[in-house]
Amino acid sequence: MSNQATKGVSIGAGDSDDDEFGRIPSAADVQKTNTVEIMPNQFGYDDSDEEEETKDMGTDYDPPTRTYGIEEYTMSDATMKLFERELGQTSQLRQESKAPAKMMQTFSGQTTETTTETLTVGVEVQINTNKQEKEERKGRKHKKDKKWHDKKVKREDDWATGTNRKIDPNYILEIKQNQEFETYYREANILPAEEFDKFYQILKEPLDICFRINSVDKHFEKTQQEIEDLVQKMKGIDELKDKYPKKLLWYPNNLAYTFNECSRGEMRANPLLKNFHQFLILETEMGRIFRQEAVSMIPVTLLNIEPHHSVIDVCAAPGSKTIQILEQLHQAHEKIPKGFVIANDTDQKRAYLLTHQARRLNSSALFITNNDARFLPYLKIDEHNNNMKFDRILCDVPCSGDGTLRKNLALWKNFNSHLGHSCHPLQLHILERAFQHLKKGGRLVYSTCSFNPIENEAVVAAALSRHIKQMELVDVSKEVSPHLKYRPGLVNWRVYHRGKGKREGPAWYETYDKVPNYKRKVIKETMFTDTYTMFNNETDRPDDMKSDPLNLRRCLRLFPHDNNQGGFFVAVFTKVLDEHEGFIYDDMYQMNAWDDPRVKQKPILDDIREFAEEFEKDLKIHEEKNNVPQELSQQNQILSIVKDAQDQQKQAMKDSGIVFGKMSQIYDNKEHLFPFEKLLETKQDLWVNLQLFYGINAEFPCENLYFQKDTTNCIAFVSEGLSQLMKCQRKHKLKVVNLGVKLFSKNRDIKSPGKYRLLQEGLELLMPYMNDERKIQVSKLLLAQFLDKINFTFEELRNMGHSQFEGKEPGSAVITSGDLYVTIWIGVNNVSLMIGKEEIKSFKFLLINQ
Ligand SMILES: C[S@@+](CC[C@H](N)C(=O)[O-])C[C@H]1O[C@@H](n2cnc3c(N)ncnc32)[C@H](O)[C@@H]1O
Repeated sequence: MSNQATKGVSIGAGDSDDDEFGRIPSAADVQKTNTVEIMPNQFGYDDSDEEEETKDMGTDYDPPTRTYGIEEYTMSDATMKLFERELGQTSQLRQESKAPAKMMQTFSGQTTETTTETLTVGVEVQINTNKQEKEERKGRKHKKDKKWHDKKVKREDDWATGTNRKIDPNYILEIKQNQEFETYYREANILPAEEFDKFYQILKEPLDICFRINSVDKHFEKTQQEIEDLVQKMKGIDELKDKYPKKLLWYPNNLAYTFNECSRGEMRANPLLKNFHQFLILETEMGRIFRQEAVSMIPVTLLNIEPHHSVIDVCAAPGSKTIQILEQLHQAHEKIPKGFVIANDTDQKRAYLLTHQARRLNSSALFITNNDARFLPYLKIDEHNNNMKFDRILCDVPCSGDGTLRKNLALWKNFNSHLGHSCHPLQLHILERAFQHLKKGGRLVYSTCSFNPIENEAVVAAALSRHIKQMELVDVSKEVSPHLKYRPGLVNWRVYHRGKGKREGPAWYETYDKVPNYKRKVIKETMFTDTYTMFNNETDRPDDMKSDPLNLRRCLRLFPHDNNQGGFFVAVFTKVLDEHEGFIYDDMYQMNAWDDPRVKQKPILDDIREFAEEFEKDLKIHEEKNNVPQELSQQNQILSIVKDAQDQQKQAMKDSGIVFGKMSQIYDNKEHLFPFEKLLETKQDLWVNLQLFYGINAEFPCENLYFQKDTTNCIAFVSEGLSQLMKCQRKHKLKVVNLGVKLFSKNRDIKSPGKYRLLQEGLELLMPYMNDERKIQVSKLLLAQFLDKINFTFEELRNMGHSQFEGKEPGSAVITSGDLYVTIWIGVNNVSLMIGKEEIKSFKFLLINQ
């Protein structure tokens, strides 16, 4: 039988028409089921449903994937193990068992690595494109060189990711040189001169693997025990020396580990190491552990999130920190927390990748959006148009990423001292916009994986100096564990220009007025310390504040040689005054966001206009409150700048002949609409039918169910806090990627009421409210058999002594054994599992370890 048939039958997700959430087997498929052969070397199952479901609301999902050629235990082995241990029926089953098989497994993941790699590539592309254009103009493009270069970088990347083991490590050490990096950071005085060599040296050493146990997973204590058992075994082996996972002592509740991995050769030679590596891969796939660089775990730990908080992660993809935030929201192990997190990213593909990652948590408190964080629209909290303010905000902004050099070989080649300069305006703009969204008394964490003061303290200082009465840096020294070494933020820095060709060498600038005009495209005023030194003039400041008027020393600098980790920068802010209570900006809003040609696109200018209108509204209230005389009023200044920019843009449009759609048209586009409606408001009948069909009792909080307006393809459940936000949804101009946990998905071929099938990810929420109508108790053995074979005819089941599936209305149902439950499809004369390959593997594992 072809794979095609297997695909149609097993879960039927492949050819989805316009159903974005996958489809269930049609009647024709179900007929085919009887003749399906399960291939001995597969799970008899095509995981296209995985892809199908990650498409979510609208666009195709295309996450980067990696292939690991690892040897896997086979279904038959696993089932066998279970039988051996639990049932003692080995001899008979051995005869029946299929030949053990090998499989290739593909998974996308390794969150932190993806973050920085992709990010760097992004920056690289930008820089290279410019450079390339110039070269083309000058007729100096060396195609051959480029080919050679690309090949070399690929080889190096392969080496770094372990794909190519042939490259000599000495050659890699040669590559790990960057004169500009060395010069820039030596002279930037980011740390005492005598420490520089140690700092530079450790950057050339590979980074330890770090991972975190998913504290939301109900089996997390078991996972922790498994790791501890493995560690004990590894400790007892002399050859391993210190190569075993060690607890990250500063991470709360002992849930994070660091592991000094060795070369693949060494790993092969030692089965325990190899086993552990495979254990890591498997556990990551199952969502029980998350791999994340240690320093990247710090920002969320300093957000102090509580389950009732409203949180926004403005630059969230690929989502390692969003997942940490969700863990904090679920810390009380409530399935439905009061609070929620909006995970936003401007890159649509990455936002979909985030959806994929976060599926491991199945949280009703997650809302994924795809907006530019610089112009994040205000969300309305009530019908009086009051703006929603967040308890917690994370700004893990795009950056040059030089703190990740230990795991990012390509950056050794691509680093240049102007990467940070190009990130600074974007970072500042994102941070300032985030300030506007923070609740009074709330907390905001700004972070980068860069050492560069231009991306760190300079951004913090510029943003703070414009919100001096409103925002403060928090002293978190007492909140950070003594096991984590960090350095205080810098108070002084200079701004570098690497020069221009042979004519002009590099130069450092201490004040903006010394920067020649032609360099001001790269060097901005906000990068200098003198943007804030005016506060030194305030006589009532204590002496120690005079040298550090903005408390920049309260920032945290993480250096790789301090903790044997990567580099990071973290600043924690709180809002002490609301916009209405104090100055919004001490100075006129200087940042010329619209300097950036990309910003000159019409849709973005429209967004800015909306932002400016909101800003002017706040300013008006402030000026009225403070009796600011009309001649000193700053109202309309921004709006008039935006209007000018819009006029210029119109002219540019006319000149170029490019026509942009109107914003209203853009929002009319399905993808940009805020697309959800409350189920009970318009589709009460549907809910009543679902309740009857699935035996869901009246206790279920059905007022938190939402569906996608245009298609009704999918019904999602959201937490209380998100539901509150949905009430005012018509006022929101958010581009939505995903919302809450999906409980039901529509199948058009099947007649109501079984038209909506249950989705595995929503089961945990729904199960406590379902009676036994569509919830079928099975033995461990039968569940294991289902996991092995996926599909049984009624006749086969009858011969095995199970007739409980017969006589039921065809449609979706659940089989449950102990605390495990799996979605199935009851056909006319057969029953099939409705879960993906990865989930099957995960259930098999859980079953064995139950
Ligand atoms: C450092 S990464 C974030 C990593 C993420 N916080 C995590 O822990 O997985 C920065 C992200 O910012 C996004 N980004 C860049 N410019 C943005 C903007 N203007 N608005 C929102 N997101 C932006 C990038 O697409 C990238 O995913």
